[in-house]
Amino acid sequence: MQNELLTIQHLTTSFKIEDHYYAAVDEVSLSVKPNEVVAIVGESGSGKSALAFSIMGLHARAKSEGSIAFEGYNLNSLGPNELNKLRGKHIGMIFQDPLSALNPLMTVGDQIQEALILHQPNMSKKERKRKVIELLNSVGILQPDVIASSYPHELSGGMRQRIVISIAIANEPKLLIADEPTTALDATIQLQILDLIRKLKDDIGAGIILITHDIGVVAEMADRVAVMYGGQIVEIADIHTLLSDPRHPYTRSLLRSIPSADTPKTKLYSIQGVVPSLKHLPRQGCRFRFRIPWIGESSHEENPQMHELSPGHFVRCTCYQNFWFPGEEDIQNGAS
Ligand SMILES: Nc1ncnc2c1ncn2[C@@H]1O[C@H](COP(=O)(O)OP(=O)(O)OP(=O)(O)O)[C@@H](O)[C@H]1O
Repeated sequence: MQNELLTIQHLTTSFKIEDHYYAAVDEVSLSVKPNEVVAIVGESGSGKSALAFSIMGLHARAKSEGSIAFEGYNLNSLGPNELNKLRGKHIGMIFQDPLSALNPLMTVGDQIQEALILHQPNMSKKERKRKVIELLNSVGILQPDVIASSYPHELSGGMRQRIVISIAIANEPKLLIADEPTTALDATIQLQILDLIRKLKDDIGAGIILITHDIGVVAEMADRVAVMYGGQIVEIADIHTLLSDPRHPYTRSLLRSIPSADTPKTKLYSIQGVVPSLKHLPRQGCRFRFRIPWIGESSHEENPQMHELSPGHFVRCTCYQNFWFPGEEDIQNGAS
């Protein structure tokens, strides 16, 4: 079996609101192998970004517990200087908004060079310039010389995201964390960027954590999928299992709420209610139960655990056993 690249165990990240800490990431355990894409999905507010930022140690004012094992280090116990050395070298990041990730006052070529200087200080100036062109070529930029001397505002959103990706991979990271990397881009560019991330995975063998709320992106890209709700992973499985045999009511609801060519729009499912705010998130019992009120309380566990249904396929809470969609009572009754 291939060794894990990243092993997260019982990670809990809490933010202080007024006088109390509230966990936005709650006892999350997850691993990523080299050359594996693990997608994290869930609605807005389910804790996906908080998880990504926790791995990177970018939540300065949050309280973080649990362990994040990477390359022999526990990232959760490293100081800012040690983390800085790993970030950008062994761990690359791609965020949703490329404009805010780039410095508006520097040419993009200089920004790529900066990433190289920081982590490969012995590289000669000539070699660095050559590397910048090579990186721009590898992210599909056609006139790398011209683009290298451009400022971020002179480039389109898709081009800027390519620049961010070239910075993220400049030092050939072993782990790449991509948080909604294509959300801000139009559909054609989105596909190109996804192709690019896939190609990078193959070229440098990096493990990738891909955060998205777009199940279509997940289907295209992921090897494994973790579904998050209320700061917890509620289901995790390989992509084939998750799409063909989803079990948790939340996963099933998410999958049912996406349009597909063979589902008329009128049949689209809408999940009742919204993800509660961090302060008002129920911490006792199944966190999703308020959004499926037609499922009896007795179906839920008091303290929902992860159940392994088949190797690598875990589901939280027992409510999956009795779940049905409104309007499908007959099927449910017939099946029982
Ligand atoms: N710095 C913070 N201080 C207080 N609460 C926060 C902070 N960052 C995130 N939260 C809260 O933590 C919860 C999880 O937020 P997070 O951004 O991780 O969700 P998400 O799933 O990534 O959503 P989105 O898809 O919109 O980015 C939300 O309730 C959010 O309001």
